[in-house]
Amino acid sequence: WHNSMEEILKKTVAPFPSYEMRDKSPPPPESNSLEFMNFYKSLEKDKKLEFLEKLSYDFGVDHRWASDLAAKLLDTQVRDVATILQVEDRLRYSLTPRYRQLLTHISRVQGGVKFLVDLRADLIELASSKITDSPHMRDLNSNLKGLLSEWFSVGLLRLERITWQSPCEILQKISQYEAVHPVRNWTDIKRRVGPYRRCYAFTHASMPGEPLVVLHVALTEDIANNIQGIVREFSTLDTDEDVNKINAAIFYSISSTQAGLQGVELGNYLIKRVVRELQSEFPHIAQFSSLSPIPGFSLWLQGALGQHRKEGRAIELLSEQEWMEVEDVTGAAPGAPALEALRRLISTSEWIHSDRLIRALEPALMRLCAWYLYGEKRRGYALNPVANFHLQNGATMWRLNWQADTSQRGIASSCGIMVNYRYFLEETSTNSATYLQNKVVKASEQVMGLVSQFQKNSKL
Ligand SMILES: CC(C)(COP(=O)(O)OP(=O)(O)O)[C@@H](O)C(=O)NCCC(N)=O
Repeated sequence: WHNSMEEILKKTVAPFPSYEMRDKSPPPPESNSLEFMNFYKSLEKDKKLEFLEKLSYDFGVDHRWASDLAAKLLDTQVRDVATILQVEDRLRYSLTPRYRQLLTHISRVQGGVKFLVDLRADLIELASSKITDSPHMRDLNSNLKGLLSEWFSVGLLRLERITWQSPCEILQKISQYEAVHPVRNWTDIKRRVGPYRRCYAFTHASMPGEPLVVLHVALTEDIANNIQGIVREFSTLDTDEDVNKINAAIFYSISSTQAGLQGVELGNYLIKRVVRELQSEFPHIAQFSSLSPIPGFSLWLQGALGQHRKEGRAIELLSEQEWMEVEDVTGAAPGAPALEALRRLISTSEWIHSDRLIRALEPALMRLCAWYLYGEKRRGYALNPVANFHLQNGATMWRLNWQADTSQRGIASSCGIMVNYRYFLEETSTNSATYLQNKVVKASEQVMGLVSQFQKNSKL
């Protein structure tokens, strides 16, 4: 088995042409690429790991060759510029991993690009499950990501609007891929593409019929503060759109469908492309915003409460007054820690059945959520992945909305709170650069107000 891997690799990974022959050697027969693809597809997961490690290690850069040329380049520092450029070009060529030629050959056969997207998905999965951390595998991944980023650049993508007239197989895929607000039945999907709604996807010629990333938009009078009004409302499906009732475009769900295209930023490009599309259809639309979930807030809150468990209550998180309300409503005896009672209420979502608790907890949960989104970081960037995504795109953390998602899932995952990331079109590129370079989060006065209330209480 071992040697059959070696054989396949030796046979299908074309030898690296010499520098002089680099543009003169014909590509290997397509059958080589097809044989490589079929062999790889036949492997089990653990064999794929072994195979990819071999490919990345034995068919990467010829380090000896590269270092000889690097030394030579140092010698030429005193030579004329033409010689220096010549040696630099040789060095550059020697730093191309041998398998890179294989990847470009595979991309040219039928189904080759899709094969490479799926192969990168395997690489990402292997890396994230810490099964391997070899530098050669990381090199293979970044080389492949580089190629995919070129092949899937915006100019080569096609924007498709999905409507009720789209082919069933596309509507079926859109429903299946919807990762944010699951589509339950035909009525759901019909509403998603009906009046006051738009659904767009990017497709690529190399993967026909495959939506790569899907964006769902609601056209509303003003910026939405509740998701049920968008995904559950029984808006009569056969009304025509009244343009005068459309002043805002709300992105309420976005999902990428190809794990192997992670890091290629398709979602960001799709949002920007759809904004342009909507501006040409509705020139007067001036408000573009997401209505986003806050996955992870409830868990984070449980952790924060847990840290103060021993004190029985945490006045950094809730004020005296708020704790007393909790004690009052839960009947927690003054001695017994109201904190435990609150933790249980949050983890069972019980609190949502008491209007008094909803009113009593709103200020506290809103300022805790503002801090979770704005203050909690991972390597300097927003801890919450959805916040990080929109902030990378240059959006502004614009408004927290209480009782925005009253579904079971919404209450359980983020205490029912949702957030609008607002796209101020003339600011997105500056905001994106400031966020990515200086890790500065652009937030509105409402959000900053809630954050400073939190900081006053907790002196964080
Ligand atoms: C939010 C999404 C679409 C961003 O994708 P994309 O713009 O391609 O970012 P990246 O994967 O290139 O970093 C993607 O991360 C996704 O599908 N997330 C799960 C569903 C969601 N919206 O959180």
